[in-house]
Amino acid sequence: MRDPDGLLARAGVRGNPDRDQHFLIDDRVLDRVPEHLDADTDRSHILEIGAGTGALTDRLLAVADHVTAIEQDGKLVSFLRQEFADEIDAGRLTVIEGDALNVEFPEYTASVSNLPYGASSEFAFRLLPRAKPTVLMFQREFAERMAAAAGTDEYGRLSVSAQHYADIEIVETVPREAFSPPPEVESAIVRTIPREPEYEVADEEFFLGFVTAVFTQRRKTLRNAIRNTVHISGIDDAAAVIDQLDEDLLRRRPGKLPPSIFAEIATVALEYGMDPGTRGGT
Ligand SMILES: C[S@@+](CC[C@H](N)C(=O)[O-])C[C@H]1O[C@@H](n2cnc3c(N)ncnc32)[C@H](O)[C@@H]1O
Repeated sequence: MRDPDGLLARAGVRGNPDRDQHFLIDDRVLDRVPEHLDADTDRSHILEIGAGTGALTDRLLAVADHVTAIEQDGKLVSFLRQEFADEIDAGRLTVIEGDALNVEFPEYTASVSNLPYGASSEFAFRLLPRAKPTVLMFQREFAERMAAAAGTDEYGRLSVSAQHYADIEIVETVPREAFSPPPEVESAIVRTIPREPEYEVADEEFFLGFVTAVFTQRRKTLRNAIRNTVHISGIDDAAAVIDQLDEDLLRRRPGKLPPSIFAEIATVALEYGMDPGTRGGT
């Protein structure tokens, strides 16, 4: 495997935190990242977002048939194309220069990435709806919110929306010193395994918008959270929705409710809370 310090030296770069550049330099962490993929994962085409100097790309090439690496920084892209010329010539690596929030993704089978933390949420929600397994590095606090269970302090909109698409598990926490330059906070590696949620929603966009709305009032009762957030949820008649719900449920706080309950309430809200003209959409 390529030595991460050697890659940094050959690339002649120093990570720029303003561009989300924190390069992984701990060999043991780098070697473990691909191993966090679930055993059943199809490794025929791995997508890497933010390839940097290619330390992780190198480990991915060892386990995948093909890797597509997207990198925004032109200098790093030139370096990757030179450093990995043999793998590119052999048709095993494609390097794409561009903003991974906008470039079209290839038909990949799994994504393994040490993501640019500045756009963690945008990247998570570009990847999760595609229903492919992922192993992704985030800031630890963000990872904990993604994986949190109902009733914990970390549980919120991010937990419900992410767990709508996949089982989410923190598989490793990573200290600041594993990176150059070290980020300000600890990191964590998250594994996501796509699956259908255990509940049904009639309108996914409305469900996710409803969850966003009520979690702006996570410490209020559900009754007040529904009432106070109609400008976000798009519910036309909050009173009609509240009328349909159990008194016990209305007294609970959003932070204590599992995703399946939000799905049930969103279904009630669509049926009873929308003017006929807007019913079925937000
Ligand atoms: C945290 S570093 C990880 C680098 C490398 N994968 C590693 O583990 O050492 C994130 C990388 O993403 C790149 N990057 C930042 N924003 C990006 C974007 N919007 N699209 C693609 N790459 C981006 C940065 O230039 C940087 O190389």
